[in-house]
Amino acid sequence: MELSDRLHTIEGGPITARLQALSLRLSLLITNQQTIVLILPFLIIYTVKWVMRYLEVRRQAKGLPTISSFIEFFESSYRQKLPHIPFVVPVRDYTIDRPWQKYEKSGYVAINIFGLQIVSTRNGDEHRRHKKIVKPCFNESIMQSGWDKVRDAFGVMKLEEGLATSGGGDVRDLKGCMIKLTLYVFGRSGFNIDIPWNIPESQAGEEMHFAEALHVLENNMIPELLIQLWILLWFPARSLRRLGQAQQSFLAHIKAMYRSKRLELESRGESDELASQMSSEAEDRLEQGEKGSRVAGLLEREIIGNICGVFLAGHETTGHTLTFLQAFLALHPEWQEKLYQEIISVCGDEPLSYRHMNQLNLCLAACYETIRLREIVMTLPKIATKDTLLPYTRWDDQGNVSHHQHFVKKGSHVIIDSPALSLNPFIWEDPNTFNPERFIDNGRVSSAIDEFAGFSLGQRQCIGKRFAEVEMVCYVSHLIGEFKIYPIRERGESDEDLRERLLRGREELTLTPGRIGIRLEMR
Ligand code: HEM
Repeated sequence: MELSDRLHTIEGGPITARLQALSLRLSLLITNQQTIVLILPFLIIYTVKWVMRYLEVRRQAKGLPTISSFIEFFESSYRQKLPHIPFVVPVRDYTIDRPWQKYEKSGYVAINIFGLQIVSTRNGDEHRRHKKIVKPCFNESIMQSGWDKVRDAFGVMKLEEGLATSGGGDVRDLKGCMIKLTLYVFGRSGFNIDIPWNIPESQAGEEMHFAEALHVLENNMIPELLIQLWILLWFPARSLRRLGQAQQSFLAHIKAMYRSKRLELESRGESDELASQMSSEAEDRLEQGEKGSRVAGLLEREIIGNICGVFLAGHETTGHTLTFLQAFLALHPEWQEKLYQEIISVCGDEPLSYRHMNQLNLCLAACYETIRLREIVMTLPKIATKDTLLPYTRWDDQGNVSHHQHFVKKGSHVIIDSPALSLNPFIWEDPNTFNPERFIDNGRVSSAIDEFAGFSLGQRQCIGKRFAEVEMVCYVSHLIGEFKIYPIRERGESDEDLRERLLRGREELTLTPGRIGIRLEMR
């Protein structure tokens, strides 16, 4: 199975991505005029369909203030690379720094020309079938193991980054360090594999180490999704051949992990645990078109797909959030102090452990607040599975609020713009200020605020949310319990420039921090 089959949010049809794919393949084909004559009709049909779709969506959005564009520039990895062309590619209206700006300009209505809003799923039954298998993997024992592995990883980090003996030190590449940490944790708590802190680089033709393969894939998602594996492997450019090699190695590792887990369970006689593997009778029924949760279990390739999916969805998101969290804390020593007071009041002289997790409210609130201000998953693309009335709210300059509904036609592309939701000044008081306490109510932390979509909401909410929370709280409580964090300032840098640099995010598969450093000083 190819990566593009598994990444529903990307594969779901951004026009830009499809066009790129098309043009790439075309550029290989256009060798003579005959080929051009052959492909021209398809190109014309495609263009006409594209224009018709645009007009249809404009018709649907009639009456609503919108920012319109011929391409789906919400697709995050593209919009930063495009030039600003008014009406065609209004990139500047979609800045990550002021995501709310586009709604201000368009009259405070959250509607995108190529996606009217609805939270739903394309394949309800299919999704339920997968969720039934994947969800139980996130049980209490995995949470406990996640906590212990983060604590171990923190110990390794202190050794490897030279923080253990000299009363602290500089972490020059914080993002890289957090990616190593989350990979270490993921490998050990989920799959019993050792991912070394420093990953050795493989030679051409050699099988890549798991972590190296994952790293290459994540940094090259766009060509990865667009170009077939066999083309990658034969491509003259070394970087693309390496990408093909990474894809092969990654899948080989995942398959090996899966099979060794199967053998382990079988040898322990825990064949019930393998109920997730679909029976051959159920497999036949599925192949014959029986849909949905009535067919139990997953095909082997689906299980492997899920493992890949969880890996890709889980470690970078958490790693980047932790990087931004430390940047916020470095800029806000007063919050470090508040977190420290919470940590010592919760654990006293005891070492921190998983049983403290549910008392570390402010630590968890700081993670939510980081995600609110730096939404790691920037867009939540969906497709409306039925005709729906979408409720929306309109505000005017006098602060009057009125509620309306808009008809969303079945099949519409629907994109939730989570950064704009999180910074909506009509919902969040002082939205750009780092204030974890906004998530605390009666002394308890809660992310159950409708407007907080950092982990998405409803049926498709992040399945790894609790695991991510455990990882982040464990890390930050150990870090703040031992160290004070300071930003590393560049020569002559003003406070404002420092803040801007530390919190800057690049829109890639997820919102990616830059290469920033921090200084840790032992308490
Ligand atoms: C701070 C860390 C994380 C953030 C901010 C985050 C955010 C999200 C968001 C917003 C979605 C919904 C995407 C959509 O609807 O298009 C999602 C889905 C998902 N996440 Fe996470 N995530 C995080 C950590 C994790 C971890 C640690 C795992 C796994 C161990 C994970 C696994 C998944 C999976 C499998 C889905 C798809 C769920 C489904 O479609 O039912 N995530 N995540």
